[in-house]
Order: sequence, then structure tokens, then C-alpha cells
Amino acid sequence: MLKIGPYEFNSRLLLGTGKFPSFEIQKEAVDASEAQILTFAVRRMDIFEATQPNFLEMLDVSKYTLLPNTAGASTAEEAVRIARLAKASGLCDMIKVEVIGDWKTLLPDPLETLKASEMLLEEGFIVLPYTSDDVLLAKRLQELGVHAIMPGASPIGSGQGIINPLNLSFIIEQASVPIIVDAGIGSPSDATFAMELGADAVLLNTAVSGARDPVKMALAMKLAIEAGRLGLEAGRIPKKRYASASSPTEGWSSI
Ligand SMILES: CC(=O)[C@@H](O)[C@H](O)COP(=O)(O)O
Repeated sequence: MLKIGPYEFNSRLLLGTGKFPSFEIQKEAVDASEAQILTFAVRRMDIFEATQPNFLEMLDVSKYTLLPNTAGASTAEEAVRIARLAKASGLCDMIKVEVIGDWKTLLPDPLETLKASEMLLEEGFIVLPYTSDDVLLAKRLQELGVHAIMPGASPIGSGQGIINPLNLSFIIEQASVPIIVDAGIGSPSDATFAMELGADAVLLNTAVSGARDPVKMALAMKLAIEAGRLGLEAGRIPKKRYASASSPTEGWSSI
């Protein structure tokens, strides 16, 4: 079970809903992924206007937990305004805090992220901040009382995979809230690696929406995350410098 604040989920894959070739393919991919949490940018949708086309039309919304994000915000105040808008729409009381500090790399602004998280916690939101892989920032966010931390594997949409596994493992090691690796996942093996490192879940978007076959990739990601989690629970063998025979060598008959 993945527990975020008062909510519990069977799936450890969170799927972003941006950039799919069509709403039909998006729906099929969502089905294949078996994701229970879907993220979306509040500023990309007219959430109060039912006649506007958006991805929610295609989905049985009651089956999913919607996780709005504050994409487009570059200050804490903007993020808070977007979060309030999402809450007022009645979609969810969870919010993914995304405060971008640099529009070329789309890396999050650590100070504004911290500030926004504090303000949103005070307003009673379930707060999931998207952060860099900075270990101390993750610690400070945890001390604030956020409900999950979402460190990036690499820049959003870059597909570079996990560029700093050591930092991620430090964040995971010290965590008392779920760690959801978010952004930059390019392939199923990246997702498996995140889970093997001990992440509680993975959020990804571009790797699925931009794949040649998004539906097949959604399934691959689901299986990769399950495999990584199972591998972690099973416990990998330690790496050794030299070989050791797979079959016992004692009692070999002479030839
Ligand atoms: C922080 C952010 O916006 C990411 O959640 C993004 O939605 C997913 O990143 P990828 O598209 O790189 O998977």
C-alpha cells in the first residue's frame, strides 16, 4: 500500500496527463497503467467549465484520485492561488506543489517551494512538493510536515533517467513520508531503478505520452514499477568483486 496523508493506493505509478496524442489514447494508456493517481496542470484546464474539452471527459473520474499541480507558478504566492482554485473546484484536497525557478531547465525553485508548501499546509492541503534531488531541502520539507516528497530524477521531459542515484538514496534513507520519484524517467528500466533504490512510487508522463506506442509503454511502466518493488522487497544479492560459483563445488567427484 502506498499511503499519502489519509489516502491509500494499490498502485505505485502516478501518471501525468499532458501531451498525449489524443484523449482516446490517453484513456487507453491510463487503463493499461492501472494508475490510481492522475496528475494534471490546473492552468491547462478550465476546471470550472464542463463544456471545455479535457481529459476528464473520457475517464470515469470516480475511479481515480486527481492530483492537480501548480505548474506555471514561479512564486509561492502564485502556487497558492492555483492550489486554491483547484480546491474550490472540488477535485481534490491534494496538491502537487510545482514552483519553477528556471524556464530553460524547468528546475524547481527550492526557496519558493518551501514557502508555498508551508502556506498550503497551513491552509489544510495534503501537500506533495516537487523538488530537486537536494537532500537537505527534502529534510526541511519533511520537517515542515509535507505528506510526500517528489524529487526529480532529471529535468522534466528530458528522459535522462536518474542522474544522481546517490542523492536519491540519501533522501529515501532519511524519509518518514513517501518519496515519489518525479520527472525525467525515460524508460521502464529507469522506473525499476527508482523502485530498487527504495522509492515508494514513481510519477511519469513524457515517457508514456511521447512513446511510439503510449498504451504499450504504460503497461511496461506498470510492470517495471512492480518488478522494482518486488526486487526491493526480495532483497538483491550484494555485489562482489570476484566470481563465486553458482553451484556448490564441495564433494565434486574426480574425473
Ligand atoms: C514536475 C513535473 O511537471 C513532472 O511531474 C512531469 O509532469 C513529469 O515529468 P516527465 O514528463 O519527465 O515524466
